Amino acid sequence: MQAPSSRSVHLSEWRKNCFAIMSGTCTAGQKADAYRAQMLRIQYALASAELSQACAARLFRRYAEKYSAIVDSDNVETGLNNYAENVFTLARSQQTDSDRWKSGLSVSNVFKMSPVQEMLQAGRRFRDAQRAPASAPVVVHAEAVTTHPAELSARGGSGESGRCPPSAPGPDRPRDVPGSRPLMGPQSPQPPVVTDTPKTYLTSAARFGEVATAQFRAAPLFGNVKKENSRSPEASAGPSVSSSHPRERKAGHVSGTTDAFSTVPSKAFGETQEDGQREESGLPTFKTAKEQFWADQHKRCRQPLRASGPSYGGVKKSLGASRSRGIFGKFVPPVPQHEGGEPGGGLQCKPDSAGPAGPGHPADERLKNVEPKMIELIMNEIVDHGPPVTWDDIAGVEFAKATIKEVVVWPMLRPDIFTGLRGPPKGILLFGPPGTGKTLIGKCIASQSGATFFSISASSLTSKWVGEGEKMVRALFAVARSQQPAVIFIDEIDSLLSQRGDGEHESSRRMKTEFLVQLDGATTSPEDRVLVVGATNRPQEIDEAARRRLAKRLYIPLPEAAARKQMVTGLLSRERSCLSEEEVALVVQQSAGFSGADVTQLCREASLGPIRSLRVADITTITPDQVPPIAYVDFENAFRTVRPSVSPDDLELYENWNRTFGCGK
Ligand SMILES: Nc1ncnc2c1ncn2[C@@H]1O[C@H](COP(=O)(O)OP(=O)(O)OP(=O)(O)O)[C@@H](O)[C@H]1O
Ligand SMILES: [Mg+2]
Repeated sequence: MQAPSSRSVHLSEWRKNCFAIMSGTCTAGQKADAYRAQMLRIQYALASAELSQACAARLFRRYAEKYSAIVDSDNVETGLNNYAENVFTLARSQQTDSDRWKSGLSVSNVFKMSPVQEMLQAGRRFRDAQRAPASAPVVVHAEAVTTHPAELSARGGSGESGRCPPSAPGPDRPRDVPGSRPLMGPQSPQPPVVTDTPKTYLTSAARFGEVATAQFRAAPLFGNVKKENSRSPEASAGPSVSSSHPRERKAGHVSGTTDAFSTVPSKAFGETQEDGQREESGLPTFKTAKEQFWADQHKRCRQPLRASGPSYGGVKKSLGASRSRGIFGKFVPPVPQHEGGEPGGGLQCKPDSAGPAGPGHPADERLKNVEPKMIELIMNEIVDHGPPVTWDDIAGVEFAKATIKEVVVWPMLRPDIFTGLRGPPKGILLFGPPGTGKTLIGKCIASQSGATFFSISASSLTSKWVGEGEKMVRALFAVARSQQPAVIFIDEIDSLLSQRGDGEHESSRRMKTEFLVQLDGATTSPEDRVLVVGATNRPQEIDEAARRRLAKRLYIPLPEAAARKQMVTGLLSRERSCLSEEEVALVVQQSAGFSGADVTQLCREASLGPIRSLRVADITTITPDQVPPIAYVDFENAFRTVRPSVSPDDLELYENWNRTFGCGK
């Protein structure tokens, strides 16, 4: 029965204080005093487990809501010691009597109060328990514990502590202390009044903050401090941090109140300097997302989106086409084809995309309805270039190569000639059996056309951004138009533009439709130089509407004898081999029906023959020169394990489709 009675005493006190605060006859100062006292009581009750956390949080919230107009902060640090001034500033417009008020609370008498003493001890215990595993904060801790509150006001305003104003509230208190940081504004908490003691105090406040709900931030600085500090170089060099060990530094941040406070205004100040407009007016100016985007764009056009360095040779993300399929997996990113351009050209605003309105501007115009997030994704993840692949690297497929040069490369290089009827098609489809070089052709276009090359895999468009695919497609084309001349290469395009059926997902259907709209050029101008190149080994699955839009459908067949010979000799030229002309001809003859990939695999297998003929002991010791050359016998052995990957039946299907829809001879 003891507990309820003690509790009821507290409750009656709270009620009384609540009444005092609400009383219309109280001055603002009295109200604030009562409020502070009440806060302390609640904290004390919480620390001694007389109040539940939920109940305390509720009370805090209630008080904060009710008296926020006269009390600037509920934080023990800032509130207890300097509320008078901030309350005045805050309440000046609302409380006419507040100017005459002088608080009865001061640092010395507050610290002498027994609830505060108890709180300090509780906080110390809590902090010690928290810090037990870390050795770092020892220095900070010691300082905090040995500092007596009475010393603090005496120290305020000089030396290290001089950053903070003296702690005694009241009219005598100087508003600005030499060496202190600029204030953030009337509504912002001032820099800490006490430099050292709050280290202890903050800990108790932290506990306090933990129990408070998200709405009521009893110790907001505790959470913010860490964040701010981690960004502030000054913080890490602050006096409270006595070690460079990361762990120690972290601990120092948490408990180092001096740093913590000093960084808050410093950050705010930094932001002010960053933003020209804010700097001018001194007031925060509101920017819409669109305005922000334009500003960002403007900045980017003046300086490369990223430093060109990292994009050259850096690990670049891609939508999946590049990595999983290995198209550009080993790519050293672009050495751009534009003369005078900077490496990584695709990422910068190109001069030729600028148009009449000046560098970068039309590019922005085209992107105005596109979410910046999407643009960022596309710019960062899709734009890609490959290592140089020349037309000579592609064996055979002469007709396809000539056609591509005609409709892709030359129009990109000489747009003035390829206009009107000679204008290039908007879409090309490369189709044929697997491993015949369709992707290789894509890489070659990337290298040779001088266009910004967007390589995406349809499957990643459909899977990665479920529901966002439609927007992504729109953004992709918008960005491509802003970076033109541009080639959008979509490998495995069948998975993006397959026949639309009843069972398909709504989002995928919408994406397909959007793609068709974009491909149709409804939203493009005739001058736009954006070409879509699709590659597939399942052409029969492509939607008829898409088929029509991919006007040039080029069959990439299995390599003929001459092409296979070119591949074999090309691959063998990089190794030591001793095949005669006749033996090479035999290999070519026996590899009829092989795709380019199969031929490559055959040569790889054969090249292992000489190694296999060695004894294991020799392999560990011989030099590369001592490896025996590849001989015909190695090919004979390789033919036993490497078979053509395309069946005659499959081939028949491709031939038929080519006869029906292909644009070849
Ligand atoms: N015409 C070719 N000339 C030279 N090498 C070729 C040729 N065709 C294929 N290759 C070799 O085969 C490998 C695979 O080719 P690629 O990835 O371009 O085939 P693909 O037609 O895209 O196949 P899939 O339809 O399965 O995607 C290439 O990296 C290359 O080594
Ligand atoms: Mg491919």
